[in-house]
Amino acid sequence: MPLHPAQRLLHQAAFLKSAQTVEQCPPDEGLEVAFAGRSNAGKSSAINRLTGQRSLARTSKTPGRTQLLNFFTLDEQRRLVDLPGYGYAKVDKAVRMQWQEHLDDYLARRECLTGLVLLMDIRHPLREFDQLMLEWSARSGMPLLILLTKADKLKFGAAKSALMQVTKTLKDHPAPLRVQLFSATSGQGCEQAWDQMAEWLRIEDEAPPAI
Ligand SMILES: Nc1nc2c(ncn2[C@@H]2O[C@H](COP(=O)(O)OP(=O)(O)OP(=O)(O)O)[C@@H](O)[C@H]2O)c(=O)[nH]1
Ligand SMILES: [Mg+2]
Repeated sequence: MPLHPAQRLLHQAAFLKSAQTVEQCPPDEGLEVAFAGRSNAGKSSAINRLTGQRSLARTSKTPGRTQLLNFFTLDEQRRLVDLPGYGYAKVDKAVRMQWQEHLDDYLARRECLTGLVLLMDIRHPLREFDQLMLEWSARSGMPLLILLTKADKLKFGAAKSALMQVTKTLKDHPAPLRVQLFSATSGQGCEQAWDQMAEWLRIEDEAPPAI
């Protein structure tokens, strides 16, 4: 089967830099898609799966590992960003507040951000952090792709019902929004995620070869 055009681009992902503050981010140009979610939601695992690179974004069994904004280049004009996952109780409150400030700053100011992937553990969806991101998306009109991660941890019926529940709760969200099941382990939901990235990163589908 041919590679999805977004999959092909994402395969080229390479670590660019980590930034602690907006000032340290790469120039605000081109197109950027960010991955956000509570600590341990599976952001780094999703990035690794979607880019087909096992250890591009660091994954950890210890929540709170990603503490910086991590930028990955796809090509000269396109990037992915792994955002700090807050909600990690063991981190000092002052440090947590600081991350939050930097994240808020990034979200408020980043012009090249075209879409946000919000990851939630399917077993614990719509927590406080997620509500904040939803409110921000509602205010700013930022399109969202919600991935209900670790879907492999639930039986098919339970996963489906979680998907329906979240979809129903968010049916009146004022910005563009999609909700999908996702598993970094099985690859479930990758095709749909690539479809969304192709749109946000304006990846033109190549014309099929003439017969
Ligand atoms: N079964 C299963 N486990 C997963 C999946 N995605 C992530 N995990 C596990 O969940 C834990 C956290 O995953 P990460 O990808 O590091 O989560 P994160 O959101 O990047 O975490 P922080 O960087 O701490 O914010 C790791 O032990 C992963 O192996 C999945 O789809 N299925
Ligand atoms: Mg991470």
